[in-house]
Amino acid sequence: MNPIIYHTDVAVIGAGTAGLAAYRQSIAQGASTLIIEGGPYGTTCARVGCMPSKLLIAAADAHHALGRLHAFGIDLPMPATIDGERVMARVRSERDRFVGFVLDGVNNIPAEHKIRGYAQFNDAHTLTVNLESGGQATIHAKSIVIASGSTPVIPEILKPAGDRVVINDDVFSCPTLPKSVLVLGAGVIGLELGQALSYLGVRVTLLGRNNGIGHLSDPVVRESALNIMQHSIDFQSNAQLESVERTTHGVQVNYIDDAGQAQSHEYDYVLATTGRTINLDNLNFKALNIATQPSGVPAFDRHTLQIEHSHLFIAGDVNADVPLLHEAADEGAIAGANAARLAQGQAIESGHRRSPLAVIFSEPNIATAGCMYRELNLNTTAAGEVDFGDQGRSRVMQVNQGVLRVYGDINTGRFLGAEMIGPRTEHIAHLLAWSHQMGLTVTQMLAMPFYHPVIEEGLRTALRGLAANIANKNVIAPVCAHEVVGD
Ligand SMILES: Cc1cc2nc3c(=O)[nH]c(=O)nc-3n(C[C@H](O)[C@H](O)[C@H](O)COP(=O)(O)OP(=O)(O)OC[C@H]3O[C@@H](n4cnc5c(N)ncnc54)[C@H](O)[C@@H]3O)c2cc1C
Ligand SMILES: NC(=O)c1ccc[n+]([C@@H]2O[C@H](COP(=O)([O-])OP(=O)(O)OC[C@H]3O[C@@H](n4cnc5c(N)ncnc54)[C@H](O)[C@@H]3O)[C@@H](O)[C@H]2O)c1
Repeated sequence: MNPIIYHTDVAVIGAGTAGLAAYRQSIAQGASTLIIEGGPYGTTCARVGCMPSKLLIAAADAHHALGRLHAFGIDLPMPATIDGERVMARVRSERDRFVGFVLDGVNNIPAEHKIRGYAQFNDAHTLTVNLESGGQATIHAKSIVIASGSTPVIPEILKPAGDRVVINDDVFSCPTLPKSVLVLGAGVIGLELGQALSYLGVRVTLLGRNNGIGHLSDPVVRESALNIMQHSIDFQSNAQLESVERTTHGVQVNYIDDAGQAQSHEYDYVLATTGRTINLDNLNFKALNIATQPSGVPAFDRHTLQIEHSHLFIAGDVNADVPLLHEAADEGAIAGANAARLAQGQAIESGHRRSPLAVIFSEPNIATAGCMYRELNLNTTAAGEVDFGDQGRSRVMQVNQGVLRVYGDINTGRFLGAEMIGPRTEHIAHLLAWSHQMGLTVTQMLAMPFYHPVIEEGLRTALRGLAANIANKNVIAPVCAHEVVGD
C-alpha cells in the first residue's frame, strides 16, 4: 500500500502539553499544521502526572491531618479506616475529568490536522508515521516541532522483579491501594508518591542515594528536609540497593540501609522513580546526524527553542531543560510560533521565559525560586534564614517545621533566589519567583505588606536577616561553600 503523502508548513510531533501549545500557536500564525500523536491523547500531566499525583496527595494529606487533631483537643476513633478502592476511584474519576478537558480541546482540532501513530525522521524535512489505523503516512514539513516528552527509566537492577516493577502510570491505574511498596529514587516523584502512599497506610520504604532529596542543593535546607522526611516515612536517604527477586506474592528487596546494615524485606511492588529519559531515540533522530550534548539533547536556544542552524524546534520534557508543566506550555507556544514563522519565510523571535520556580508537593512542601544555592557565587552572595519551628502562625496551626533560606547579591542588594521546606511554601515560592522576575532588591521586598499573623511573616524574618547580611557584606562562602551536594 502506498503511503499517504502530506505537505505542510509545520509538523508537531507529540500532542502533550508542549505539542498542543505548539499546534495552537502555529495555527494562530497562519501556517498549515499537522499534529502527530502516537500514544493516548490527554497529556502526561493530566493522565499520569501532575493531576493524579496531586489527587493522591490530597487524600493522603487529609488522612495525615487527622494526626494533629488530638493536640487541638479533638479525638476521633483512631485509626481511621481507609477504603483503598474509594481513594483510588476518586483519584481516577477526578483525573478523568481533567483529561476530559484536554480531550475536548483535541476534539476541536480538525480531523485532517491530526495524525495518529508514532513519527520517525527520514530526513530533516520528512517524517514517516506508521498509522494506528494501518498503513503509513509520509509528511513533508518546512519546519518540525519535536515535543515528544519523556519516559520513566527502569534501572537494570530492578528487572528481576518482572511484573512487580511499576512506574507512576501504574500507581494511578491500581484498583486499590497496595499493602507495601519499595520506592527507589528520592527525587520529585519518589518523595511525592512515596509519602502519599505511606500517609495512606501503605508500608513504604523510600531508598535514596548520597543523601540527595528532591532538587534541593542548599545544605541547611537539605538537612532540614532529610530530617523531616525521615521522621515522616521510612526514608533511607543514603541506601544501596543490592538486588531484587520476584517471589510468589511480590518482590524480595535486599539493600544496605543508612546505618550500613543489610536489610531484606518483601514488598508487593517496587516503584521506580529514578528519573526520566527523553523521547528522541524513538524518533530516529540519529538519522539526522545532528550533534547532541552529553544529555542526549541537541544544542538549542532556550529563548527561541530552535535547534541550532536548523528548521527544527524542541519543546517540553524532550529538551530536558526544565521538565515542568508551565515550562512545557511556554516552550511549546514559542516553538510553534517560531516554526510557523520560519516556514513562512519570516524571522524567528525570542519568547518570554519566566524566573525558575519548582515545587515538590510533599508535606511540608519543598520548593525553590529564582537561583538555586548550587548556582550562586557564594563569594558575593549573602543569605537570610527562618526556621519555621518558631514561626507564629505555623505553630498556631501545628505545621511548624522546616527552613527557608533566601539569597541576595551583596553588591546590588538584589534578591537572587531561595530554597525551602516548610508549611504551604508553594505559595511563598510564588511570591519569591515573582520578586525574582521583577528584579526586586531585598529592601523593595521588605517594603511590601505582610499581614499578621501569617506564614509569610516567616519570609519577612528571613528577608530581614538577608538585608542585614547584605549591609554587612556577610557572604555565605566561608561557612558552607564546600557542602554543596547533588547529582
Ligand atoms: C508523576 C508526575 C507528576 C508530575 N507533577 C508535576 C507537577 O506537579 N507540576 C509540574 O509542573 N510538572 C509535573 N510533572 C511534569 C509534567 O507532567 C511534564 O513536564 C509535562 O507533562 C511535559 O509535557 P510534554 O508536552 O513535554 O510531554 P507529554 O505530555 O508527555 O507529551 C509528549 C507526547 O508525545 C507523544 N510521543 C512520543 N513520541 C512520539 C512519536 N515518535 N510520535 C508521535 N508522538 C509521540 C507521547 O505519546 C506524548 O503524548 C509531573 C510528571 C510526572 C510523571
Ligand atoms: N511537583 C512537581 O513539579 C513534579 C512532580 C513530579 C515530577 N515532576 C517532574 O518530573 C521529573 C522526573 O521526576 P523523577 O522523580 O522521576 O526524577 P528526578 O530526577 O527528580 O529524581 C530521580 C531520583 O532518582 C535517583 N536515582 C536514580 N537512579 C537511582 C538508583 N539506581 N538508585 C537510587 N536512586 C536513584 C536520583 O538520584 C534522583 O534523586 C522531575 O524532574 C520533575 O521535573 C515534577
